[in-house]
Amino acid sequence: MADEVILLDFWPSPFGMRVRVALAEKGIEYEYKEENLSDKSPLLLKMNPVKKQIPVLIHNGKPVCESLIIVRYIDEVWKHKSPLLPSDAYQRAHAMFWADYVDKKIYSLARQVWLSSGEEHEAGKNELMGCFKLLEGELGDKTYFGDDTFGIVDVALIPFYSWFYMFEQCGNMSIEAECPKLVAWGKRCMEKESVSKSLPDQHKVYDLLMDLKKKFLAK
Ligand SMILES: N[C@@H](CCC(=O)N[C@@H](CSO)C(=O)NCC(=O)O)C(=O)O
Repeated sequence: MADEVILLDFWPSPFGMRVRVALAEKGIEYEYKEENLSDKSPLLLKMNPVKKQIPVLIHNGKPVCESLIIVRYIDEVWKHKSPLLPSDAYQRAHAMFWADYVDKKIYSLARQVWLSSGEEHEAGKNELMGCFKLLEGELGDKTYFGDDTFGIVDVALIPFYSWFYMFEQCGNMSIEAECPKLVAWGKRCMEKESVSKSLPDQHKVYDLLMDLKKKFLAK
């Protein structure tokens, strides 16, 4: 029986994008179900009762939650192509360190740049740029964070490339001026079909995030 794969997602979510990229890297066909996070579907509430968040991958009726856990699950189940984690234990640990760093730092700072103002905004913007500079140092002159292989660190971070225009507009900053190698990496990743078909246009993301900001601040 062919695998039934369903992805519960929300198009501007960097976490959902991670899973879209991983599924595309592996060439896995799946059913995409867009969630309205203001009116979550019974399926989402049933499949992720603890966090009630997207993304959720439903594989033959069984839910997998948390984007990086889903990416690792995809890599372990569909081993036939495009490994996302190194086979060497130490290299795998190194990759997971940086994927975890991205996971713990970037989104919370992204929200700070996106939604806050004044000193909190300035602090978020400066700390975010500091993280990008640290990541640029880790990348160095490699093609990808996984060296010649597009791997889990690349998958973890590339979704935020679609938020770069928002960062630059809200933060009044140039990521390219401060982190040219990171921006070049983003452009390189966007040349991969698995990435370009999974990430929305930066301006579309910006327009939606500005819309949502008005709603958040109006509450
Ligand atoms: N650690 C998780 C974060 C998912 C998440 O924040 N999902 C958001 C949408 S994207 O910002 C979400 O589902 N929010 C709805 C809610 O929190 O109620 C992961 O990596 O999958």
